[in-house]
Formats: sequence, C-alpha cells, structure tokens
Amino acid sequence: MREPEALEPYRHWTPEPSPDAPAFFVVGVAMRLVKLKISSLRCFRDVELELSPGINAFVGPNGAGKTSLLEAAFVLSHGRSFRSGARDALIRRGERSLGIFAEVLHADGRLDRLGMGKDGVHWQARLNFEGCSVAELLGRCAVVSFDPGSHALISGGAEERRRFLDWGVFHVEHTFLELWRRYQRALKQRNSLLRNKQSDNALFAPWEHELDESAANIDRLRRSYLDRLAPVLAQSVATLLPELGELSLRYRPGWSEHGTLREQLASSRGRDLSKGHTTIGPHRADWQIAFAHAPAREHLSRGQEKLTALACLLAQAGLFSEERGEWPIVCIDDLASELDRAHQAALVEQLRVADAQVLVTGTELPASLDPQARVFHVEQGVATPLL
Ligand SMILES: Nc1ncnc2c1ncn2[C@@H]1O[C@H](COP(=O)(O)OP(=O)(O)OP(=O)(O)O)[C@@H](O)[C@H]1O
Repeated sequence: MREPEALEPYRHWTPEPSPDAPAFFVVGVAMRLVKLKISSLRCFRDVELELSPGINAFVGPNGAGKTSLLEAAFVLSHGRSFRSGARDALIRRGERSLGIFAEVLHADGRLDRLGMGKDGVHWQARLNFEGCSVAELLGRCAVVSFDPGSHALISGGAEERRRFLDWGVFHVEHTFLELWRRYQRALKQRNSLLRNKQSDNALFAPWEHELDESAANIDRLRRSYLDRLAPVLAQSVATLLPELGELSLRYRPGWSEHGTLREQLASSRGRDLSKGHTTIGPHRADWQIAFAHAPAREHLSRGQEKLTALACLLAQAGLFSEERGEWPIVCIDDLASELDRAHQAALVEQLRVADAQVLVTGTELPASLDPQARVFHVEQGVATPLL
C-alpha cells in the first residue's frame, strides 16, 4: 500500500511579486533588545549585555560562546534553541537551571521585560516581573535566525518547515497555539487507542471529531499565512536568487483534499492500528518551494539552499513587520562562512534599509559590516564590548 502522503495533492501556485505586496525590506521601525542578561547558559555563568539598536557583532575564536548568545535571544521568541538536540545542553554543565532576561523596546515605545527560566525540563516565563504563560511571553518577542542549520528549511524534513510556518501563524494569530494544543491532545488520545489495539468505533469517534474540527482551523490559518507570505517571498527570492527564475510554492495539508479528515481518519484506522500512530492530519503537513530553473530540491546547490532559506526568513520578517508594525530582531550566526561576499553585502544592506536590529557572529569582524556596529569580543564565556 502506498504511503498516504504520496497520494495527497500539493496545492501549487506561482506568486507574483505584485506592486501592492509589501517589500520584504519594508522601511520602518524595529523591535529592539535593549538589554540581554543570561545566567548558566552553556559556557556562560553570568553575562549582561547592553545592545546597540543597530548591528551588534560578536567576535571571537571557535567555541568562545558567540552562538550561545544568539541562542539566548532566540529562546525568548521560540521557546527552544535553533540548534538541534539542544534541549538539555542549554543549561551550563553542573548547574540545575538557567535564566534569560531581556528588555525589549517595541516600535511603539512600549518596553517589555521578559524572563525565561528553565529548571530541569520545563520553562517558566515572567512578563514585566509577573508570572505568565510561555506562549504569552513568546508573543512579545520576535527573533528570526539565519544560522548554519538554516538550509534544513529547504533540504531537511517537513517538521522544520511546519515550525517555520507555525511560528509565522502564531505571531499574527495567537489563537493558533490553543488550536494546536487541542489538536495535540486529541491526537495523543487517538494514538493511545491505536497503541492499545482498540477497534471500537465509539472510542475513536469523539477524538476523530475533535481532530477534524481543530485540523480544519489549523489548515485555514496555515493556508492564509502562505497566501500572504507568497508575494513577499517572490520578491525576496527575485533579489537574492534571480538566476533561478520564477518561484512556485506547494502546500500539502497532511490529508487528502477529497473528503473530510474525519472520514479519512475512520477509513485509515486499519493502517494506523498496524503502525501504532495516526498517519494523516496537519501534523503531517508540508510546504515546499520550487523554481522554474530548479524544479526539484536536488537541483539546488548547498549555497542556493542557504540563500533560499535566507529569502524565506527575510520574507517572514518582512511580513511580520507589515502585519505587526515592527521588524523582528535578526540573528545571523557565522555570517562570513554562510554567504559569499556579494550576498553578505546584499543582506547587510537590506537589514540596514529595514533598520532592523542585528546580532551577528564571526571569528573575525565581517568586512561587510557597518563601521558603526557595536562589537563584542567573546572568549571563554565572557563577552566584552570593544570601544
Ligand atoms: N551545557 C554546557 N555547559 C558548559 N559549556 C557548554 C555547554 N554546552 C556547550 N558548552 C561550551 O560552550 C561553548 C559554546 O560554544 P558556542 O557554540 O556558543 O561557541 P561559538 O563561539 O559560536 O563557536 P564556533 O565559532 O566554533 O561556532 C563551547 O566551548 C562548548 O564546549
């Protein structure tokens, strides 16, 4: 029997960079990290940084802790690191907890004081010195990151692309998280029935009903986000990768568009019982990019994969600024080794035009950086501002 995803059609469309579409480097105002304080994160015991509203460069030898500073900023917006497998490794060896504190100045003048702490497995959040949910805190800070793992957005598994999509949806539509949790709860229940080899229709029906309802809303929000992202993405791709020709986007909801998810869940129970988990639904969604001159992923060089990922991140930041009125904070890990000089210069120029706050790392100061950049020397878990 063929895998269900092979049967599912991708929705496919070719976005036009329309003149009304927001430029992906919208001139505007940006969210800024004024202060970043971390304790017991990787090689850092305690560090407190006063950041520049423009470019902040962290320079130092390998293993000095540069990426870890970016990770701290990223956690405030994603609730996880951008490095895979970093879940437990974030806490400094020998310590039981870590803390990240930041002051975030919004474009409208609001100042948020964000605190995230991890004691063992769970994160706790504080907003303006009061306890709050992690979701509420993540909604107050937006960080996009371009790092050595970013090409996985193009060449990696679907999970990476779902995360990208859902981060974009969540930051505009805060109800998304609750929908997603509802879906996950019902999925867990159905998977538990499958693992216990239950086959009674009455046991499955309520969970499949719940899955169907939340899936329809998740799918609607994801489609709407991709529809809004597409013209901005077309523009950023045309700037960074003009040689690849017209862009097309594909979206797969995770189940067939013929019939409801509820019907398909009922008819896939036999297969799901043998696999021990639910094989269709929005947890299997995916989206992909193709180009006229590179119709398959395998046609892209590693550098082109990175540039495509960068175009996606810039488009996401541009759309965020259009919809939320402020540019996210941009982290770039190891700029010099990720992009050639021409693309480094193009990226730096775009971020300058957007007036975005940038946190960038390198073993040396990248030549393309503005001489006004604030430079920090990082070595053995100590970050020192250079005058
Ligand atoms: N949980 C941990 N506890 C203590 N030290 C850690 C922990 N995890 C990582 N480290 C150390 O912290 C440092 C973190 O390195 P990080 O990746 O931030 O450095 P970097 O300056 O970005 O390096 P590179 O230029 O090689 O990418 C490394 O020396 C690493 O060995």
